[in-house]
Amino acid sequence: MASQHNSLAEAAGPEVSLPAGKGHFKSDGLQLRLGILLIVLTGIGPSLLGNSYWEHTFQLVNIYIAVAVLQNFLFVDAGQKSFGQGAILGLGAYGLAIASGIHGLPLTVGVLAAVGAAMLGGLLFALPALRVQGFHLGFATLSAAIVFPQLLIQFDDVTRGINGISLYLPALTKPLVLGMSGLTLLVTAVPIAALLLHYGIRNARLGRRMRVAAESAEAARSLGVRPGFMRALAFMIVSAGTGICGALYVPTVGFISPQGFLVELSFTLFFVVVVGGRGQLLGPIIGIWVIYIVPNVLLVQLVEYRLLIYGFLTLAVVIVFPDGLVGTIEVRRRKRFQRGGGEQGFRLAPFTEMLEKIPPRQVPAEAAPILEVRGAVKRFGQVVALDGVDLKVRPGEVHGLIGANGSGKTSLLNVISGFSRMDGGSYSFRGRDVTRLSASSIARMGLGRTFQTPRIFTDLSVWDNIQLGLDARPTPLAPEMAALAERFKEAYGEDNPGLLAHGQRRLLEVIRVVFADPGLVLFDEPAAGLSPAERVEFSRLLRQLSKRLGMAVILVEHDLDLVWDIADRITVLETGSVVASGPPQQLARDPAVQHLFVGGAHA
Ligand SMILES: Nc1ncnc2c1ncn2[C@@H]1O[C@H](COP(=O)(O)OP(=O)(O)OP(=O)(O)O)[C@@H](O)[C@H]1O
Repeated sequence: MASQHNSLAEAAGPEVSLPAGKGHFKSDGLQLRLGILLIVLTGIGPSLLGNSYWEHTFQLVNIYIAVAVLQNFLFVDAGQKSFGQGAILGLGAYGLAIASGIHGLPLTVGVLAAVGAAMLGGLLFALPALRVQGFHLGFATLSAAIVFPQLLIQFDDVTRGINGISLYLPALTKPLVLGMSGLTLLVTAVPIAALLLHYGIRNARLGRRMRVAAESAEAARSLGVRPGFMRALAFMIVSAGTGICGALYVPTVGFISPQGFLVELSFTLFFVVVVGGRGQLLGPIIGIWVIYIVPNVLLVQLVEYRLLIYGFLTLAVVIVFPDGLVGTIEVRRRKRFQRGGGEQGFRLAPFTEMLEKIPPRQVPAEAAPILEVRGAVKRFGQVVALDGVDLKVRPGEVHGLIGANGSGKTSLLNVISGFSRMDGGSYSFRGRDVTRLSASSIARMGLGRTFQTPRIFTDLSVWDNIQLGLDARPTPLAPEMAALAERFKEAYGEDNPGLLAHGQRRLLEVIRVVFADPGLVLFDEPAAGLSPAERVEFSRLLRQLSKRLGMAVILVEHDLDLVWDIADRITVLETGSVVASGPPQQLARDPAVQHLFVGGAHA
């Protein structure tokens, strides 16, 4: 076995042709370093200079930076447009102030109360986010931010209303070293931790899967991701972090009241992210400098005009720099240094060259079907898209699904992958009835699919797009595949998928689903838009998937020559019913389907 693996690892060796060289697709690492530098500057700079006025002011600024960094993550990486983060900060602050300031509980309990209260608020935001998105979610969270200070006043027996709550912690504010207090160190460490959290999640499996859920719920579900769970998780992570910021806010200001958490704060935090550059790690920090530090701190005489300044700056940035300040620089940088596409674009050859050397995985001739569809019915109003369809697919079989436009092919793929529910009938996958299972659960059982329009994520590198498949795998890669994956990472880790031609995008999506190691793959018109050379490579891959990797494939394709060449069996649909099913040679003699092949080489 070991020697087989060695020879296979060599298969991914020098003769496999991959583009060389590094591009500069991502600048997260640089932005992270610059961000930390700026946070340290505002965090400990004033203490080192011994200026207590600046010290106090910038401590607050750093707390806002941490909240804005978390909001940026929520906004872009998780796709949740919350306008109510000021209220979550307030819940954290009040959690600590009520627990420790009013009831005299130990600080650890106070911090736990802060995090708990903020997470409770986050949960309330996540609930509408499970049902609504975009404008509606923004409206729900904005309403919460408007109502929050009113509630604080209303429940004054708990919150002390407009009288506010005081909590001074002298042990935290007394200088420890070089004029820096424990609070100074905390307000420096917390935004750095928030930034590292953003960077860490973004570059991990969780972040990639959140990003996909944010950009395409369908693609996410096809990779086994539950978009609702991802949204709720993002809200919980961000709320917990914002709760810690709220706890830190209390000793920083020493006194809190509803006045500190007006809707204006939530707006400012939102503006900060937009002006700095949505999704850029450094964005919220630059945003705070432009929107908050300059008008509020450095030009104090402008304070009474601050809402006007926020509004004006946001408008100006949205018009002149729609990607925000850091975002605009990033877009230019990317354009200048980007690579990929064209001749260097994504090709299947390295993959097929490697698979060629893998000994075929034997599938017993009598293996039970991996998929069995029984009497599938699907209606759209008066239209019957599927009218009692039966289908059996065995492991290692390429099953062609053909039929005229509107005959029900895509509808069948959609019900099999759990994207739409059958109105009648049932089906089992890997021997289990999955008729009522969600798309993401079915995907996790090993069913993969591609889409008519490839779902490629242009904010992720070409390699990261492939890695989404690896992220979805239940088992580790075989050594030879791992060796190839490493080479792909080297070759495409910094390539811009936005430069890929349509056919290359399609192939990229195909390789992504193959790396997820499904037992059954549904390909929806995979050859559309491929060049003749790409088509040849693709047919070779299809053969290898079934004969070498033992995957079952359902191939919906208008290119009948391709289906004829590759398929072990073909099912023909006509207005939602199966009119013929069998090996291609048998079908070509079937009078019911001969008209499909008329004029072709197979008649
Ligand atoms: N979401 C929908 N709402 C209403 N009708 C639909 C919907 N999806 C499909 N249909 C109808 O169901 C029938 C089958 O469509 P389907 O897309 O499954 O066919 P197809 O064989 O995949 O066609 P094509 O080759 O054009 O992709 C068609 O009459 C179509 O108009």
